Amino acid sequence: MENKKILVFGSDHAGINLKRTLMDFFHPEFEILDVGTKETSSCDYPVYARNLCVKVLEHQTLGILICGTGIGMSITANRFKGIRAALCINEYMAIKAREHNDANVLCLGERVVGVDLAKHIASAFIKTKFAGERHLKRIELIEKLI
Ligand SMILES: O=C(CO)[C@H](O)[C@H](O)[C@H](O)COP(=O)(O)O
Repeated sequence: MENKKILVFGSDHAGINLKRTLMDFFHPEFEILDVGTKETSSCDYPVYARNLCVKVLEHQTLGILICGTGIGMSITANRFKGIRAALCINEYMAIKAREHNDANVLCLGERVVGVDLAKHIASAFIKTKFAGERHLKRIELIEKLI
């Protein structure tokens, strides 16, 4: 039997509804790993950004982080060596985040994008491959900074 690709999801309270919708959308095509939060009560996004980054690095896979704007999640996730988190508000950004930046974490804002748009952004992010070539050297330069 073919192993399914793991997709890691994390959110705070402000992103939990969109996270649940996207997890349902991508299941059962992918194996879904939810690092929390699992409750709608107010919580702190850095905790879940950290949990997700650990899992993305461990499984060498892609992750999706959702908070109200996606900003707090992206600021936090980009503190982790090996994580390239991209806050995207349209499909074009998601495609370029993968092709040019080899982003491994997509950040979304539940209070910013609607459900249909979020599905399109996440799908584009997941299916697009890193283009390599001239972009590889630029990724290596980023990695030397931290
Ligand atoms: O970090 C953020 C803002 O850039 C996230 O959107 C958080 O989800 C947001 O700050 C949470 O706000 P709340 O008023 O505590 O619900």
